[in-house]
Amino acid sequence: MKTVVFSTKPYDREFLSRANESVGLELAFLESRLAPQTVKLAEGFESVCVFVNDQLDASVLIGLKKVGVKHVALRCAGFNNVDIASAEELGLTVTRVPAYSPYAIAEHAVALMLTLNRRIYWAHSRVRDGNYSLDGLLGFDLHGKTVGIVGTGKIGQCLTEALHGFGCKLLGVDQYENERCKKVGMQYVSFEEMLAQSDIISLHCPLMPETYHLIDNEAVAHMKRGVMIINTSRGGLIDTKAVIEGLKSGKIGYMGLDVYEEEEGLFFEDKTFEVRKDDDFARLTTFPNVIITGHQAYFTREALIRIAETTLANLSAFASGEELINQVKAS
Ligand SMILES: NC(=O)c1ccc[n+]([C@@H]2O[C@H](COP(=O)([O-])OP(=O)(O)OC[C@H]3O[C@@H](n4cnc5c(N)ncnc54)[C@H](O)[C@@H]3O)[C@@H](O)[C@H]2O)c1
Repeated sequence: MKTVVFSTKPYDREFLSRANESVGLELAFLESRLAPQTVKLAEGFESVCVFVNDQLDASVLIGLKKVGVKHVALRCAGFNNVDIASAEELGLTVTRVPAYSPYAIAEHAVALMLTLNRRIYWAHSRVRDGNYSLDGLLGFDLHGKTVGIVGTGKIGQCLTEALHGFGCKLLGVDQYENERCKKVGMQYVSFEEMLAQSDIISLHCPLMPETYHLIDNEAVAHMKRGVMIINTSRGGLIDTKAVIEGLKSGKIGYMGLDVYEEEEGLFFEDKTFEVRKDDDFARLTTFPNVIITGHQAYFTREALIRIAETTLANLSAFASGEELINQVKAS
């Protein structure tokens, strides 16, 4: 079975090729992102393998179906970029990698918290410039602070356990209570209560119609003054304009982002010599208390190995008609 792999970087090709040595699938690697303009590149392939910023709306799915594609293999956990209902209507099978390393993302969330709190980015460049003053670098003890975790699934649980080690008070927001989180003292509260009590808020729920712009003007209004917001989940969870206002007013004291609602076509690319066209993103980069990483939370060796192995297992299972344990269904 032939698979075309979209949006590949050298590291994707390296890890997928290495995992494929023992599987032997026919993989064609493309650098292009899947979008209406590139859908014809899938002609002659039964499966397409895609990543977080590939576009799989109804029109692209119809195009894939027309050129003979039967299977969409996501090499990521989130599937908010795929119109699952349309895929089902068209008879296209969608699989994903539900878990590869929740530690990678949880650890990156902690890295953002510590970097922001202790202003490591400023401290590092000051020392390199020969400036050893501490003015403006004052941080706070993480120990004893209240952290609100929205979504206590696999990643939220890892973060909860890590922050328990720091001595934080943990508040959880999720319709399902996680026993492992409760075991280390997590208290489940309403979203509003979490907003009102948290010194740090970290987002770990999926992006869905119900969670789109979860952090909007109203949510910011309910937060503690000086709150730290961390988003390593999906950009659409945050209304960028609302947090810009919150940062300008001082309501939001720190913000660490690994994802951005308009990151498609921006993240994973070198845009050094391009004029920044997104004014909201440009504004975010001007705040001294905001740090942004370009969707790298998942990017550890262990995660890339697991992603490659599970993706190839999904592709093989589809090719041989075996049961698909990682299939994404509409309901
Ligand atoms: N930045 C990255 O590199 C990266 C990598 C992997 C995953 N992610 C993101 O992290 C998200 C979480 O991943 P996971 O593996 O922990 O998923 P998971 O399915 O294990 O956990 C998600 C949790 O969110 C909860 N949830 C759903 N709607 C909610 C709501 N409205 N309010 C509160 N909780 C809600 C679910 O009940 C579940 O417990 C993914 O959806 C993905 O978007 C980001």
